[in-house]
Amino acid sequence: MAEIGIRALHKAFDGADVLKGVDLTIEDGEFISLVGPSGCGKSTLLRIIAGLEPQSSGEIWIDGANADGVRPSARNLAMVFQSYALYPHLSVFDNIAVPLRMKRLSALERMPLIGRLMPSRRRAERTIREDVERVAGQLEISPLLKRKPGQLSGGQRQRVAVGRAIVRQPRAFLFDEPLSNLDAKLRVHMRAEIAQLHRQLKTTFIYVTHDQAEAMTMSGRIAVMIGGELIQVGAPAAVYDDPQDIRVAEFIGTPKINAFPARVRSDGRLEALGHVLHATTPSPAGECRVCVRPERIELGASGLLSGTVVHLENLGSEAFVHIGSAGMNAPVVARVNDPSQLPAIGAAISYGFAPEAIRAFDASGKRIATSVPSRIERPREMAIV
Ligand SMILES: Nc1ncnc2c1ncn2[C@@H]1O[C@H](COP(=O)(O)OP(=O)(O)OP(=O)(O)O)[C@@H](O)[C@H]1O
Repeated sequence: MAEIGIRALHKAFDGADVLKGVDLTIEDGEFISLVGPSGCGKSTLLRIIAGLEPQSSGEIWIDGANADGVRPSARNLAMVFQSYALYPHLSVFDNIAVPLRMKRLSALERMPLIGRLMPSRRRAERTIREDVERVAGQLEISPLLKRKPGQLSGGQRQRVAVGRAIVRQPRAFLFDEPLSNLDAKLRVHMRAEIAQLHRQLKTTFIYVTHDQAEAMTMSGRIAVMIGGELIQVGAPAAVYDDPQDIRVAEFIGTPKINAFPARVRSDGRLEALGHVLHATTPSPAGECRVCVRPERIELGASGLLSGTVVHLENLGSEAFVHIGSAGMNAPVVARVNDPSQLPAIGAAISYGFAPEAIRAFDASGKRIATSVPSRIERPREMAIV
């Protein structure tokens, strides 16, 4: 078990800043995901925690001790990679046993011929066998122990890689995009397995992914990284519902949040696409963005905004209607819970949204407060009616 502290961490490669002052405390036993677009510095941060990469400045603390100068093996953190990093010539059993043999056998005991004759090696091998079999049972890969990695499916290989990490009983697990080589269905299955594993082990999990759905569904907290900075850290639902930066609002959630070009009027009212909204802000007058999640867009005759249906995505249990609207760079996306009620492509359509659904951001992308003036009577709960 480990609490991990990241303090004012900077990293530059060849003069290019990749991490620009990251501060984060990862609680003992928590499951946190570092999520962000490709190239934002997530893997670099994980490698620095593991001790595989030196930082340019700043500190890593593991269980209250500064990790500076502590070798990766002495940090006792287990890393699980996207590539699995299994030894192809070794059986599943031997792959899982590798870290235990490195730890429990002396160099002499590890020698193929002499080692085999040593009673101490035979004793150590017995405990190694017990540990490997226990972990294999836990991960339901016991029938695969004699196979080579080349004879396994992607999901099975991933489980072996996880097994090799678990067997060492590390203080924390560092996962670097471990599911990206798997097909979509298996990825969803493995998400549930990894979350279940965390509940079982109760060890600190740090999980790097560019897949926001993966981060949202598995972890207790997500840390959104963009351009080498931690932009927002919090429970998945809080980050989704209460994004503090438009980059977070746009990165988290599929389909993407709708962003309407808007402005704050001098009387504090918000205006989007030329329509005055039933929402006010204390922010100064000027350009802004009004964002609304697809599930909060309401289709219907009472909506004042209008457009044309340009695309439909029917997923069976729900559907998304894409609406081309004047003044918008991208179609507005609305979620429809009953796909039997879909409009036709090409149909003219009206839409709106409740003022409570608005998340507004100033010109620099920072969230601005909004409220719904009580004196305004709204016939329906729509911001635009
Ligand atoms: N050893 C290196 N030398 C030079 N530049 C590097 C090195 N490692 C990473 N970078 C650069 O640092 C930046 C961040 O890389 P990093 O792998 O941490 O990103 P990431 O967020 O994990 O991306 P991805 O999801 O694509 O893996 C990238 O621009 C990358 O090209």
